[in-house]
Amino acid sequence: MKHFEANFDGLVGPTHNYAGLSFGNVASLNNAALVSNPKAAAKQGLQKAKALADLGMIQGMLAPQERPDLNTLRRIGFSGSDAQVLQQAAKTAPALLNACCSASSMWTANAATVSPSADTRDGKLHFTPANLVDKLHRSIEPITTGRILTATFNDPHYFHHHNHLPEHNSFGDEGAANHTRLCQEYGHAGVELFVYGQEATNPNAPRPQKYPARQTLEASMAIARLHQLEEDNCVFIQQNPDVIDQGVFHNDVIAVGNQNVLFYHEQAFLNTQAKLDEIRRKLDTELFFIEVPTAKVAINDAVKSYLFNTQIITLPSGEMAIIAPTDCQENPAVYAYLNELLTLNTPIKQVLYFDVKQSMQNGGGPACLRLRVAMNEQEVAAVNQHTLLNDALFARLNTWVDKHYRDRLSTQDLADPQLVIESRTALDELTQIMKLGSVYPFQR
Ligand SMILES: N=C(N)NCCC[C@H](NC(=O)CCC(=O)O)C(=O)O
Repeated sequence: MKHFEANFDGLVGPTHNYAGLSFGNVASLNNAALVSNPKAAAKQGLQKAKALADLGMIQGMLAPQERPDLNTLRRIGFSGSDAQVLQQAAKTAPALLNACCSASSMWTANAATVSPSADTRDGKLHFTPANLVDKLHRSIEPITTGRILTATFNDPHYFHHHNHLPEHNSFGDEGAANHTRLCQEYGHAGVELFVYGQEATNPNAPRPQKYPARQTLEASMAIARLHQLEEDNCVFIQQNPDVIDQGVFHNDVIAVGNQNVLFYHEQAFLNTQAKLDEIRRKLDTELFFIEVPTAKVAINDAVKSYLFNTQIITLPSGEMAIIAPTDCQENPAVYAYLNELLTLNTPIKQVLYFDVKQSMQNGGGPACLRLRVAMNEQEVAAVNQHTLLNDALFARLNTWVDKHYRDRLSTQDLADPQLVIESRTALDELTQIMKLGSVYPFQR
């Protein structure tokens, strides 16, 4: 049977804005209060996704969330009509209103952790939505994320959906952004790498001093248990706390893997050599560990350019390509490194650049925008086919964006009751286009 690695990209929602909500994410803080362009953001994301589909990759789309999140605003005591709720929140608690309006579900690398059926004891594909407890604006995502994932991967014969982990810092979980899978072929059992920022229940363990470690070892281990993974198929690695303090808020800002390639920065992990040895012991195949030295790319350049927030994909030809943001071309050290990489004897043979600046300005590169799902042919056939990107869906979604999205949005606009109406009208139509059923609170 054939096996593939599909990418499911988050469709950027109509409220995409810059509110500076993510402490520890340098781009989010630096671009706070910039005026956004939701229409351009959604189209940049669609262009990247379509380019991958055109390369012969299986490419899906995941629907965005309902924002403004009026349910949460009501739950915390704002009342009256929708317009009154927004107006009161804007006046007395603008930071809470901003948190309830973020389009952050676009970064589907944080939607869930996914384990393919080749790795799991019951032979099903497992999904656990990330609880995202470290950030208020993201902690309100997992319930709807679970519904969207279930509507997308909607056959219980093949797909096993779990609840998100308990909503407590001990179980801080950011999903696939801190999870990479190495394997020989996608359909063979692989080794799942769980990268965590801190051990919540061990006060003596290393942890960052300045910025939060969003992922805990406890969460990663819980996911491995839920997903029925064997110990021999898992490696738990601690992220270097010093790089978290320099703005590396997820592992996918400092490392990325695909099949037998692990591409990472020299300073990405703690106990790097011991962990690489453990991977070698657990995965009996030729492995390419591509370590980028600080002398060639400083942490600051990696964070600014998102060199490691690239997607490494295996093209139908068997060669690998890197999908990079144009920001990597604009950074001389990083661009030089990527050109050099192509001359090294690794499976990576080309680099393709995409402009995803609307997302980058909130700290989300190409890899943040996608959730990887390794699947066999039967599993691909069992996916809700209306979520898979082809020429028709691409055209339809572009028309949909043109019809419903604004081309400028400031944080002041978030209290505009018209935005609620626009967003709900758009999402209602989208659930029909993608045949998702009633996944949104306003539809239930
Ligand atoms: N690396 C991965 N996988 N994902 C990137 C997530 C970016 C997101 N930014 C934000 O949520 C900013 C929103 C704002 O400030 O308006 C975050 O920090 O959680």
